[in-house]
Amino acid sequence: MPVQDAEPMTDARTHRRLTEPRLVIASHNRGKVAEIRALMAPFGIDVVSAGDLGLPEPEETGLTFIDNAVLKARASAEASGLPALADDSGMTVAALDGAPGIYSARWAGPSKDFGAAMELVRTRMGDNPDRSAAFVCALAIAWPDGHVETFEGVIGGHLEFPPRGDFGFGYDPIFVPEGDTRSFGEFPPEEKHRISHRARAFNNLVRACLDGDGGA
Ligand SMILES: O=P(O)(O)OP(=O)(O)OP(=O)(O)OC[C@H]1O[C@@H](n2cnc3c(O)ncnc32)[C@H](O)[C@@H]1O
Ligand SMILES: [Mg+2]
Repeated sequence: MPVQDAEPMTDARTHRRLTEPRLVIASHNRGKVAEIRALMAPFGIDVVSAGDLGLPEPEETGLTFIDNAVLKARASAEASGLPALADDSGMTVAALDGAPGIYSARWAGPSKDFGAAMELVRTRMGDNPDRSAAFVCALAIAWPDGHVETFEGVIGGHLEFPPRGDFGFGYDPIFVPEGDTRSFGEFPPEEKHRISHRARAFNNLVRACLDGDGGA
């Protein structure tokens, strides 16, 4: 048997399992909370949102999606005494060198005007022929004792204007995922849940922390 290093192993099998019956969704975005509730539904865990519990919304000072997800999950776990799942996500546009990226929510301003944010993306892209974009989702689960697990998911696609569809939220009406001709705004929720960046990140979380195969 090989001698063990002093450092703990960091492969997929070392993830902490989520065994608690109750979980806080550390988000104040109703669209996200609805999607995460639907993704969690099969696991029989009672989920409550940070908004419902009146938990504060921390300032997102991180410089990566993962940093911000960890910061939000930690804030809710500390404030509630329950494990907390945070999502930090956004849209990256190749022609804008990855913007709006971690600033996706902030481009919509304090009134959360995504019509204006999508228009800003359109004008900044101008007639650049590269229309490619991606949605990125970082998920973090933080426990009250400070332990954190993180996962990521990405879906590529391209942007089309004007915005189309009434489903989804945020930038969904301009994002056309790879392999489809509809915008995410035209995807019924259950279809978006099968392929989205959030679904992909969630599948990684499930494999590692929920359904028993240890992330293998
Ligand atoms: O931080 P919380 O409270 O979770 O809510 P938020 O809306 O501020 O969330 P983020 O800081 O993660 O910002 C992500 C923004 O990126 C956009 N976004 C993320 N996922 C999206 C999706 O699935 N469809 C459309 N837009 C999305 C959306 O506009 C979000 O407001
Ligand atoms: Mg935010």
